[in-house]
Formats: sequence, C-alpha cells, structure tokens
Amino acid sequence: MQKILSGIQVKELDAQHLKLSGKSSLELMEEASKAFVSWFLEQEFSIESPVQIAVGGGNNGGDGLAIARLLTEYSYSVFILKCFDSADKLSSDALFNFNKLPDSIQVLEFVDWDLPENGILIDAFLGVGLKGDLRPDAIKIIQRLNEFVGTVISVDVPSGLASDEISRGDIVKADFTISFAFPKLSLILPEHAEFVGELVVLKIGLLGEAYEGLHSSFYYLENHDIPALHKTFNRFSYKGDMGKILLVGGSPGKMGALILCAKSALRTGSGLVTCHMEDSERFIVQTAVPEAMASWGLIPNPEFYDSVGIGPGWGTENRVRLLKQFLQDFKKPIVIDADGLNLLARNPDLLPLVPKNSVLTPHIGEFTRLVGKATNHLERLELAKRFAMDNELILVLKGANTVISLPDGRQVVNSSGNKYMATGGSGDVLTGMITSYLGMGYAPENAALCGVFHHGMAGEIASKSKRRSLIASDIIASIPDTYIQLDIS
Ligand SMILES: NC(=O)C1=CN([C@@H]2O[C@H](COP(=O)(O)OP(=O)(O)OC[C@H]3O[C@@H](n4cnc5c(N)ncnc54)[C@H](O)[C@@H]3O)[C@@H](O)[C@H]2O)[C@@H](O)CC1
Ligand SMILES: Nc1ncnc2c1ncn2[C@@H]1O[C@H](COP(=O)(O)OP(=O)(O)O)[C@@H](O)[C@H]1O
Ligand SMILES: [K+]
Repeated sequence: MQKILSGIQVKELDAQHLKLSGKSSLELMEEASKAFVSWFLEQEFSIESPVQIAVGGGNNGGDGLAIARLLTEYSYSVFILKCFDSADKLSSDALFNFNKLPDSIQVLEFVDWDLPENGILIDAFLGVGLKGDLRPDAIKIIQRLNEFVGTVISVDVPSGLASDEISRGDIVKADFTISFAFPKLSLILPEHAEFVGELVVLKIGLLGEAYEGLHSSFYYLENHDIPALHKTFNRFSYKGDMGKILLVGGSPGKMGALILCAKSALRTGSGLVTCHMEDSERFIVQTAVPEAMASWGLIPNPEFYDSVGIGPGWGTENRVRLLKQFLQDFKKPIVIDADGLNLLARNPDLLPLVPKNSVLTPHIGEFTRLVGKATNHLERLELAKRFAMDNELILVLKGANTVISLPDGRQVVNSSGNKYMATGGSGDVLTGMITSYLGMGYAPENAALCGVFHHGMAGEIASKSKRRSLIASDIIASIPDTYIQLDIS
C-alpha cells in the first residue's frame, strides 16, 4: 500500500528524491505532465473542445506549460492563461517549459480572458507550494476560474487548497483532480469533496528510496494491493472452508437490511449463511434468499459459526440482553454495524466484551454516537485512530473515502467507490461482505480491507450502467465482476 504523505513531507521527498535518484526536477515535471496527458487522452475529450490552461508561476504552472506543449502534439487547440506577472518571475523549470511552448499556442493575459461557455479548463495555477492565506490577486483569479462552466481539471491539487489542513474560502472547484504518486491528505477529506471532484492518482517515479524513508500512518488502498490480501482455495475446498456465518439483524419493517446482507455474503463467497431474526419475520428471509438458513429465538450453539455479523436493521428495543449474552459466548472476531453500534454507544460496558480485532463499520452519525463528536474530519480521524488502538478493534469509518483504522495505529484510505453508492442498504451490503471474508478465515485486517475495496469497486462497476439509478442490490450483482476484473478465483 502506498503511504500518504503530508505537504511538508512532499517537499522533503522532492528534495531527497532528486538527490538520491540523480534525476532533475525538470525530468520529474516532464514525467508528471506525460502521465497527465495519457490520462487526458484516455478520457476522449473532443478535439473540438478548446483547452485553456491557467498557469501560475511555480512548478504547478510548470506542469501546466509542459502539458500545453504535449497536448498540441495530439491536435488539441490550447490557450495559456497567464496567472503570473512576467516570465522572469517563473520558477526555473516553469521558465524552461514556457520557452519551449510551440508558436501555435496563444498566451493570454488573464485579464483579457473572455470566459468561454464551454470547453476544458486545466487548473495549473497553484499546487502544494501554496503558503499561508491566498493573496488578493490570487483570490480574484480563483473566483474567475470558478465562473467557468465547462470541465475543470486541476493539476495535483485544486488551486487554493492547503495540503494538510481544512481549507475554506476561495478554492478552484474541479470536476477532476489529477494528483501524482499518492493523494495529498487534504484531497480525501469530505470537507474538500466539492473542490476535488473525482480524484485520480497517477503513478510517477517518485516512490523510490527517499519515499521509503518517510514515515506516515496513512496508507492508500488501490487495485493492485488487493490480490495479495486474498486467501486461495484449492479444488478440495468444501462449503465448510468457505465459512459458516451468522447474520443477526432485521426487525419488522427493516427485514430488507438483513436480506441484502445475506445476499451479499453469499455473493462474496460464504459457504453457509444463517440469518437470525424474530420468529415472525423468518418467512420473508426464506422466500427472499432461499440459499440462506433461518434461525430465531436464542442463538443456539454460537461456536458453530466461523464469524458473525450483527446489526443491519436490527432495531435497539429489547436487544441488549441478547447482544450481551452473545458477546460473552463468542470469542472470534465479528462485524458490528448499524443498530449493533447504536447499542454499544448506549451501553459502553459492552465494548470490552467485543472480541479483539472485530470490525466496526459506522457511518459518521454512528461514529459520533459511539466514539465522539469532532469539529472536522481530521479531528475525527484522530479519534478513530485512538479508538481502534485503545480497544484493539478495526474501525471502518464509512464515507466517500472510507478510512479503516487498525489497532496498530495505521489508517488505510480506500480509493474505490463513488457517489452513486449513497443509497439505502449500501452499508448492509458491506457488512455482509466483511463478515463473509472473516468466515472464510481471512485475518480481520484483510477481511476489512478486501470487503471495503470490493464493495466500492462493485459500486463503480454497477454505476457504469446505472448512474443515479443504482440501488444496493446492483452492488451485490456486481460483486462477481470484481473477482473477474481483479483475477481472483
Ligand atoms: N514532486 C515533485 O517534485 C513534482 C512537483 N510537481 C508540481 O510542482 C508543484 C509544486 O510546485 P512549487 O513548489 O513550485 O509550488 P506551486 O507551483 O504549487 O506554488 C508556488 C506558486 O504559488 C504562489 N503562492 C504561494 N503562496 C501563495 C499565496 N498565499 N497566495 C498566492 N500565491 C501564492 C507562489 O508565488 C508561486 O508562484 C506540485 O503541486 C506539482 O504540480 C510536478 O512537476 C511533478 C513533480
Ligand atoms: N459519495 C460516496 N462515495 C463512495 N462511497 C460512498 C459514498 N456515499 C456512501 N458510500 C458508501 O456507501 C455505504 C453507505 O453505508 P451506510 O451509510 O451505512 O448506508 P445504509 O445505512 O443505507 O446501508 C458505505 O460503504 C459508504 O462508504
Ligand atoms: K492546481
């Protein structure tokens, strides 16, 4: 997994990397710009769309100038919007690229920019070199860039966004942010979602010795990390190897949550799924998921199960005794979600009974009730880290970039998923997936990482054809494609 570095560390990395690799900063700029252009070409933006590039005086602007030159090689008509005073104020690498601009590129003074109605705006005004509060002239530029109605693509970070803290005020509102090597921490904070748009991280050769030497407790979970986290099964595997799991949840009017959870566990690979619910509700489970078994009343013989997921749609009335009894009897890691978490929040004496390395999956509301209130997401992540370490639990804080806090203090930021997954029942699907992996004997950390990643990826696959029509069942229907795309048997 790639480490996520702070803005200060990024500076340190640049300097160290150039020293150790023998590369020049100009070579690195060319590499980043080429990676950007490859991504740009993959999007198949119309060649008819004019491309305006807002260029600042630092190396972020330098990237913009190199991108301009490269894009003309692919027949795009490119305009430079000069957001710097004069060429002698450019950083040396930016100046080099300014002097290499082909004649076909028109360079416009920013004040003369006649805001077009459409096309593409590449924002290479300010990157991670932003220091302190924006100067008044920069604020004006950002406000005007934000009047543009076409597609806005920010290079490295949306201009005006600070790298390590919560930013407010004037920041470019991008449709896409194309960052290099690893995401800067501020790009994954929900407070910044309206500025970052869709986050794309492109690999450039910045991840050598210098990068290895820098410490961070934040990691970024991506496609290529996933196959190694999976267990393999052989041809003698039988349904017992694939895990016997119990899902406790549902209540009158909320049986859908348990049903989605059971279906998703089965699609993830569970061998044997039993749903535990109130007596009166068992027929709906048996009808909706014939592959699952039903149980009600007391939980007989809990030791039979390899893992257990508790909470989706369960309600909180008259549940404490059953939960307490169960936690006293069951010693293997489990998954707790939704009303299971609400019960823990109301009965903190139960928390020490939760088996070590269990996976708790709150959304922000449940997190606030269980762990505490935070004034911003950075503070919330710090609370999450402490909670996971102090209780020796794995805390999955759900959201646009779900963050998995591990008992050893590492915090893993998920890269998969999209806004179309913000739909009722999508969390229940995740609970089924993580419980399924636990039941298959995955280490709890790997179960949480695989569950979160595959869930987001299934959402992405489903949304290709569904967009805002996506419902939680579509996520379940796309779980098989995640195995196919990641080549997992
Ligand atoms: N890691 C690297 O070495 C690479 C860095 N690259 C690019 O370089 C960027 C960083 O470049 P720099 O360090 O030159 O910094 P930037 O270009 O991000 O910022 C420096 C510019 O911002 C202006 N500025 C700073 N604070 C300001 C404020 N408060 N109000 C108004 N203007 C302000 C400065 O006057 C200067 O023009 C990255 O974001 C990335 O785009 C890429 O070339 C790829 C490789
Ligand atoms: N904007 C988003 N981008 C990516 N994933 C999202 C987004 N919004 C929600 N999700 C994911 O969808 C799921 C929603 O879970 P939850 O809030 O528990 O919903 P529910 O209670 O309806 O099941 C989480 O896994 C979350 O990470
Ligand atoms: K930028």
